[in-house]
Amino acid sequence: MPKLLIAASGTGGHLFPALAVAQALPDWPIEWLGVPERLENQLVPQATYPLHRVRLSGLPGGLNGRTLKVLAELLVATWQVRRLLQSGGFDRVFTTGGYIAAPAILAARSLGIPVVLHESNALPGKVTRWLGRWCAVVALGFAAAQVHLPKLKTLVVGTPVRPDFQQILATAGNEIPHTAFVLLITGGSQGAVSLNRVVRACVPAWLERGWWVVHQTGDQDPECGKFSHPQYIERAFFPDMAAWMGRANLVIARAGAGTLSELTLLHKPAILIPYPWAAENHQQYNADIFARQGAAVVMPQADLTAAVLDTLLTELAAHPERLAQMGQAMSALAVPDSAQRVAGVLTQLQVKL
Ligand SMILES: CC(=O)N[C@H]1[C@@H](OP(=O)(O)OP(=O)(O)OC[C@H]2O[C@@H](n3ccc(=O)[nH]c3=O)[C@H](O)[C@@H]2O)O[C@H](CO)[C@@H](O)[C@@H]1O
Repeated sequence: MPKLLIAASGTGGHLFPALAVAQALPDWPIEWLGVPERLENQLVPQATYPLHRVRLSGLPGGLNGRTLKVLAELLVATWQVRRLLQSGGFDRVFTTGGYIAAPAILAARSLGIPVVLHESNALPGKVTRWLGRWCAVVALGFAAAQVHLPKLKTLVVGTPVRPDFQQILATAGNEIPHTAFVLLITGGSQGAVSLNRVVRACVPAWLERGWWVVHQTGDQDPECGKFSHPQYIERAFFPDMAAWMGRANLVIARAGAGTLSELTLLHKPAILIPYPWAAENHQQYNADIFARQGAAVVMPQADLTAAVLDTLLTELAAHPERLAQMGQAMSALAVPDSAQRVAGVLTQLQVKL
């Protein structure tokens, strides 16, 4: 079997698709490349995928002293990854983009090792735009990304999701009555404190109506744990997100590509509030696709007040047929075999570029 190095780091949106691809290649020897102190150190099962770490930070906006420091880090990291690829005898590299992709692509390129890069966002990130030309294949989550990458060899494959979203086996919220209306709020792997604040102002009214509220807050929210109610389930992070999303009637979310793909697989109607400070506002581009298909209502963070959110929710909850239509539109966007498609691309690669 070919030996694979996966370079994926930082957020659930980068790590879970990569883990899904790794799981779709059960017989391959696979090792992982990340950085110290980011989410991969908790999420990657290191007994299965040994984790190598390089020190690396994201490129700052302008040209300044920090840019030079980051470029120096990149040079060192590229040299370290090159040595790792050589000494480990790796045959392929897979990356989900972000800054860890840069040394992985540069090092692999210098050794003639083919790289598959997966870009999950509708507006491709900088590394994809700058270094995608040195990858054997740039696999895309959304066809809309192709216009931004006119000269690259691209293939639309959807975004891989964990197997538990394909077949929900775990149960969650057994205490919730079957007929109850369940609202899930998720801010992505890191949570969304500003979204949480607005949601919290609405929660008492929602509970009063008999709704159940499942709220993922992230671990940066000082208010987490201060309010309790039998119908309010609050956690910093839900490892069993598939089971909770599966139980939801409506989801309020940011517009990270990972969450969006999961919503399509579970055909859940959603209100999307794109994270306005995401790099180059890329979440807005993701969200627009879902709004155009009628799968989600998109609300800018700037317009988000408790009153506006409550009015929208009351309106949607009163029209189950509209929610059902949105759910159908969601499922029309699903690519259930995305991980298998990426695994297929990796399997069929020619080793020499
Ligand atoms: C702030 C930011 O820039 N976020 C980016 C980040 O993803 P970020 O991790 O913020 O968000 P995503 O929605 O893409 O992914 C979140 C992932 O974490 C999982 N999850 C989340 C909460 C929880 O309690 N349990 C759980 O399992 C979700 O099920 C999902 O698989 O990378 C994505 C892919 O490039 C981008 O589209 C996002 O815009």
